[in-house]
Amino acid sequence: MAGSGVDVSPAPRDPVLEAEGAFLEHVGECLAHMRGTAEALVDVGGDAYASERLGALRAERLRSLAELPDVPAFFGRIDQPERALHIGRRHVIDEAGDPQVIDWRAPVSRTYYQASAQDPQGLLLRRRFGFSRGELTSYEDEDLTRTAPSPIEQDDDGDGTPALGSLVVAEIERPRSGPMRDIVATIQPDQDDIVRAPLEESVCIQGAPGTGKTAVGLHRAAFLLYSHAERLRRGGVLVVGPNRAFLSYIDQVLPALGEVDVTQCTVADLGPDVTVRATDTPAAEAVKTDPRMAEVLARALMSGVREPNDADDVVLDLAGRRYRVRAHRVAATVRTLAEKVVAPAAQREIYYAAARTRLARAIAEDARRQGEAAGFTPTDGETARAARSKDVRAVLDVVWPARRAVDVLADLYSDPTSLARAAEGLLDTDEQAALTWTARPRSLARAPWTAADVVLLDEIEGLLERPEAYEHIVVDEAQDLTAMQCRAIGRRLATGSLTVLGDLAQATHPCSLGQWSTVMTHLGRPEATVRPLTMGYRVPGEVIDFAAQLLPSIAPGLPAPRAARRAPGALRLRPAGDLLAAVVELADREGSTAVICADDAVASTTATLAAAGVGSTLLGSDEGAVAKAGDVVVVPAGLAKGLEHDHVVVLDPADILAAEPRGLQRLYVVLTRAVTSLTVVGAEGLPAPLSPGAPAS
Ligand SMILES: Nc1ncnc2c1ncn2[C@@H]1O[C@H](COP(=O)(O)OP(=O)(O)OP(=O)(O)O)[C@@H](O)[C@H]1O
Repeated sequence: MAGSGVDVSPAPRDPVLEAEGAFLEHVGECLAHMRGTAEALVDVGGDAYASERLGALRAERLRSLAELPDVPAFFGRIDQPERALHIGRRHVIDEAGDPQVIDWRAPVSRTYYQASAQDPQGLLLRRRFGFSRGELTSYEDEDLTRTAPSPIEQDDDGDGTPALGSLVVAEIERPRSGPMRDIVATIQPDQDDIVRAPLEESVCIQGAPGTGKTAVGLHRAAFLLYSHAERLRRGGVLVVGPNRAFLSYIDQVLPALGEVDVTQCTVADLGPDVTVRATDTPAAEAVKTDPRMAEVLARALMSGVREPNDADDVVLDLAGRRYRVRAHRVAATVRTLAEKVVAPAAQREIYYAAARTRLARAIAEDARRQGEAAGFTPTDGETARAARSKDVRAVLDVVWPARRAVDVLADLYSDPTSLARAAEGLLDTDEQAALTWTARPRSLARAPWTAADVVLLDEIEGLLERPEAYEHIVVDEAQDLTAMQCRAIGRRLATGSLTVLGDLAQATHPCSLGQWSTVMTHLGRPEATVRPLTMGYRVPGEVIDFAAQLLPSIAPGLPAPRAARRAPGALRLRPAGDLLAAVVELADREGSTAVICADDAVASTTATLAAAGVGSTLLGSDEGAVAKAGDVVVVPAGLAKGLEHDHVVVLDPADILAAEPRGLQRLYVVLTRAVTSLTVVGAEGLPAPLSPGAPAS
């Protein structure tokens, strides 16, 4: 397209392609050399630990690149007046140490993502490369010297959406198979702003479905790990997702970006390892997820602490002599320590378990001072032994007993008097009744713990001992977090920062908080700015416009999402019973197909497909989202969040709607999973905002 500013040139003999292909080969050789150097570095071994570790890290990264043969060494190029730079997933240098490919996260790479004809940022040209199975097959140039917007930047249909380059669209529409992939070659300017926000800034992203929140969160983690390598590798980065299926869907993205040192887990994984054997009633869940529980639990834990009576002096042996530590002095120490243990998390200097040890030391030190006043000199070792003596332990068991989280919570649930004391002024009698167990189980290993209990146990453990902390935490699908889950994440943050991603319109948890300011407050970062992402990349305009008719009912304040592309015919509505016809229609279309149905319709749906000879893979909560090639994936509506498929069949929306209190939100989630086409089977069961005037199949 010479003269228009855009060149899409798949021709095999194109001189530009040939030159770039030769450069790609050269870069491959440089990489091989770098790999050899990194290996040699490890082998030499005589270096300081730091350089050995560096070599090991580098080798690890190169290995991960080598294991991904379809990942090209660069994906773009920027031409400045005096030089051209290729941009890739990581730096590549030649034998002389000169840069050949610049890491996408380096400051100089930023213009690749941000420059436009209106604001070229010193660039003459941006080139994007197209690859097929690792082979360089095309390129697309944007001439940034022209003052008029290039076709790539023009709003070609006048609906406010800038047209994307054809390579960007091709990347977005590339059929999905297997896990989520990175978007490093095509990050858009609004996404890039968030990816590169300073480490110190905790950000909260409110984004419509498919705006790239998950992608942005993961790329931000990779960016921060690059920009603050030492600090973040020491402090750690954690990614929290809603469930295992989601984690397995995203778990290839960071390794593909060369980052293998990131912990990924669900909120449930943060808590202690107890078996969930029961489900809460809605009333119990409402209380257990409420932030007032934090105070109730702190009181429950501290109810075991008591100051000794005046008559209860402590008598102990130290270095062969007997000493008496006055009860009122022990009481004063108990009081001081108790105040410190229940201080707000950010100011907490000491935890319950360590405070018990500190109290023992204080008692022994008191005896030591008495000894010194009398002319004796007990050693440190003798004093420490006295602190661990039977006499002191016996006192501690009365005034500061050792406790386990499970005991504290089980005591609370099975003793209405203790519960009433801990909940006084916080929970009313109905709320207390909702928490109560009818009997204390003989073994706590078999206690009827619920998912909400695990978060409460974690809250207690957070008082008992300092939890492992991270320097940065990325929280995805955060709209569903309860207050107590937010606290569980927040206390693992220490001085670090957060990237919080979500969409209030997709909040399906009945106890979710409904407002980002509340979420951020319970996460411990109330000052975080909320940034919107509104350009939807996943879902075609026809489908997102259809689903967005639900927004006034489910999230009235939110703006309607905009679609980056339209696809006529992407939406089809079919009557009930048309599942097989819908699936057969999609059989020869490229890409993945999913049937999303109500959770309790999974078995019947799988059976219907099997009876018709259609192979299917069931997406379970503990499995990956990867289907066998050619299989239809059957997805319970409850697990659909965050995932996507090329073709989606939503089966019997009325059942999905009726299955839970926030059925409308769930419906919005399932209707926004499609990249290429959405078919609704049982469309007559769609709720009012969606049925009238909806296009029929
Ligand atoms: N800049 C981009 N270039 C190419 N693909 C993109 C871009 N941004 C997003 N995508 C693609 O769009 C899809 C949606 O992205 P992602 O899952 O991150 O969105 P989300 O906002 O988290 O969606 P949801 O709200 O449904 O969880 C993904 O396949 C992602 O790779």
